[in-house]
Amino acid sequence: MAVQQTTVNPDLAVERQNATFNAEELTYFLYNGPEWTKRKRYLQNLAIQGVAKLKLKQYATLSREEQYESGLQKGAYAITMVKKLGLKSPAERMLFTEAVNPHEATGFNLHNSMFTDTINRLASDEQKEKWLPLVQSFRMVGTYAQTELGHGTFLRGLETTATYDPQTKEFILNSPTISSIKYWPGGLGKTANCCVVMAQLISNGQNHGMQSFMVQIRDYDTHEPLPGVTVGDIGNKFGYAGIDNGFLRLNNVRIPRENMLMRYAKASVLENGTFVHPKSDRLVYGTMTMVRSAIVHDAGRGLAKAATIAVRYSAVRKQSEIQPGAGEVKVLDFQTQQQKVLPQVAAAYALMFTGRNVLAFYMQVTSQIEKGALEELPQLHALSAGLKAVSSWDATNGIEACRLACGGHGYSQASGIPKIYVDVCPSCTYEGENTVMTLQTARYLIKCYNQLRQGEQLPSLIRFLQSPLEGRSSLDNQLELQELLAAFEHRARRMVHEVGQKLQTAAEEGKKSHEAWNSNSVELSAAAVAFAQAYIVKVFTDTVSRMEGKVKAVMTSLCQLYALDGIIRYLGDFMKDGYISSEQAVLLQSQLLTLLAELRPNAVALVDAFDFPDAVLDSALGRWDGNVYEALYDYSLRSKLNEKQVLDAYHKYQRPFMESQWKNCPQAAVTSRL
Ligand SMILES: CCCCCCCCCCCCCCCCCCCCCC(=O)SCCNC(=O)CCNC(=O)[C@H](O)C(C)(C)COP(=O)(O)OP(=O)(O)OC[C@H]1O[C@@H](n2cnc3c(N)ncnc32)[C@H](O)[C@@H]1OP(=O)(O)O
Ligand SMILES: Cc1cc2nc3c(=O)[nH]c(=O)nc-3n(C[C@H](O)[C@H](O)[C@H](O)COP(=O)(O)OP(=O)(O)OC[C@H]3O[C@@H](n4cnc5c(N)ncnc54)[C@H](O)[C@@H]3O)c2cc1C
Repeated sequence: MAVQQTTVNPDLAVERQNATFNAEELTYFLYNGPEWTKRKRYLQNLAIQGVAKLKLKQYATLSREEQYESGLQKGAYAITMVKKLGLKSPAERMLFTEAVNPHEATGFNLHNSMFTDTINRLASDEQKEKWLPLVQSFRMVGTYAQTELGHGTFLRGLETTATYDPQTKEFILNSPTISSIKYWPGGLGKTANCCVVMAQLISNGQNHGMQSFMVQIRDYDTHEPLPGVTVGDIGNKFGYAGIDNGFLRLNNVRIPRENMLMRYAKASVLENGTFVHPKSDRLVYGTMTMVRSAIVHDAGRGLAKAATIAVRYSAVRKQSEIQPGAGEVKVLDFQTQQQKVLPQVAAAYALMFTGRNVLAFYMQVTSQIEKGALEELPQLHALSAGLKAVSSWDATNGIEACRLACGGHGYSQASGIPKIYVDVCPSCTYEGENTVMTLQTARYLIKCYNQLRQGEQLPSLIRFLQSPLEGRSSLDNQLELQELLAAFEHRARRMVHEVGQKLQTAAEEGKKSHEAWNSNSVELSAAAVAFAQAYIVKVFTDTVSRMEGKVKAVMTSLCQLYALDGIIRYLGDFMKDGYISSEQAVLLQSQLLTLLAELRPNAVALVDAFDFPDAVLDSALGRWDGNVYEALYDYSLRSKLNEKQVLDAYHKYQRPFMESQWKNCPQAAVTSRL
């Protein structure tokens, strides 16, 4: 951990002394070695010092408008500095931006992510030449406008139209119904002056499906909406106060033909209106695949922050006795508390490792696509969709578990956890609603199952489906990582085969395939979750195999905990066909408790290794120095309600109300002191 200059709470200091491994070595592993870790710390410190100079007010005390302003201020600062420092790698940019603005999306988020990515991916070279300098210099500020009031999931149901007019060589964009109004895009309400609009392409009277169009919505100088454009903020949400998710209604807005994104040149509309199909209709979905891949790591990092807060707090919070009369203990000493927080630490590592793995796979497949090879696209789609769902669900539930583990103080904004929660939980919905995403993964798994029945070889990602279904687990108290992985793969294999067989039987009985699909969709979704979980266990075990020494020893235990926690949570799945016996189940349950006790002394070091600066955690409970009560009290003193002793509300509402109640009470004629 980077040295931080404060007097450390002795209860936390002793935890660090008692760890069996050096947290710094694990940090090096996480951040690609000592040099890169040094760079990470340099960048994050620079960002934190820079933000301190902006002298921003406490976020929770701001009005919605002020929160939006604060987001823009921080967003602009981060972008300026990223440019000034010449930060090119996504990891450097992410780390710098995280330290400027840890938990609040800003009006610029979609510009930097989906808007720019879509241009890079779908625009032709000429279009890039024209737009990218404007995008990079922020003359154009954009967003990704796809979802409508009526449809987010079912993209084929989008109603916005882009009708080609061969006379003027223009597209005419329209929102023909109330349900076709674009709704939700980040930064659309107030920040963006243009956007990529996904619309049904209509040419020569024919609908050619969803395509992307560059549409200017506000004047570049006055920032007023252009004629035919009705645009605004959608209003307050569960969180995300700093970002202006917006609505957009288009009424006969004309754009030049060259504003359809034409990278895959054959997808372009010829001047006479003829449409030539691209190599795959799904290339237009590419940006979503990119963000789904990125969400896995992001979810893991969110969970890592919450776990850091919960573990550190559990190591300084003392409450109740274990041995009667022996004094109060740290709540982390309770087995039940360990069971709440340690699996979250394990899951955070698992998701971060998997996030990197899937991002690397995404890069690999993208570079193949650039060369025209699309063979691996279905695998990437199935994997990124399934992992996006499982990671965002697990992180969301895990963050809430961490909040509950902090007792009452977890409910205060001062804990830092509510902000993390509202930042991470929408990823269960955005970029493809999770259940829908698992069903996309299931669609691929069932395709593979059918190929297997035809005797075909499966792609490497899914080859474990080919192994025999028979057999029993050899798991014993050694908890060999390969045996744990085998259990997850077996469970996924059985679930895919079982539901595949049900669909097959339904087909043989003459049932319609879409009906059979819907009536088996709970099982299909569960099979996809099992597949994604097996993949995460595989990545975790592979990653641990590359570690060394004491770090490897403790991370092996953590990986075992991750896997065992999953087996126990879904025990029925593993026992259904007798793969895990009742005796083994009893053994595994007791092994889980043994692991909790074994990992307990390393809990604080394991979260220290994430290396989050205090400013990123922004938590009174998760502070590196453990001085939580001072920080909580200080936070309360700074509450806006404490700026005056007697508030106007007392005179306006409370006092008149009290007087109305006591006017008939004879005893009320008391003196001003009791
Ligand atoms: C330490 C360093 C670490 C370094 C790390 C550094 C990292 C940097 C960190 C950065 C942090 C980033 C954080 C992000 C924050 C951004 C904020 C985002 C805000 C949110 C933005 C949004 O929220 S934006 C809107 C998203 N809105 C959807 O997400 C719609 C879902 N809805 C659909 O996506 C379709 O509607 C749905 C259902 C598929 C059906 O689509 P459909 O009807 O066309 O398809 P069908 O089901 O009929 O399927 C037909 C065939 O298409 C195939 N297929 C379908 N999709 C495919 C695809 N993507 N790719 C390939 N193939 C695909 C399928 O597999 C079938 O294949 P086949 O026929 O062969 O079986
Ligand atoms: C914070 C936030 C930011 C966003 N940012 C953007 C943005 O920048 N740009 C943009 O274009 N959009 C954005 N969105 C919209 C987002 O992408 C959609 O909300 C998301 O894709 C889900 O679609 P939906 O809202 O239509 O959900 P619905 O599909 O209406 O889901 C409702 C329920 O129906 C179920 N369901 C729907 N279809 C099926 C099916 N086929 N099978 C089984 N169950 C089904 C779902 O599982 C869910 O339980 C954002 C959303 C949020 C919350």
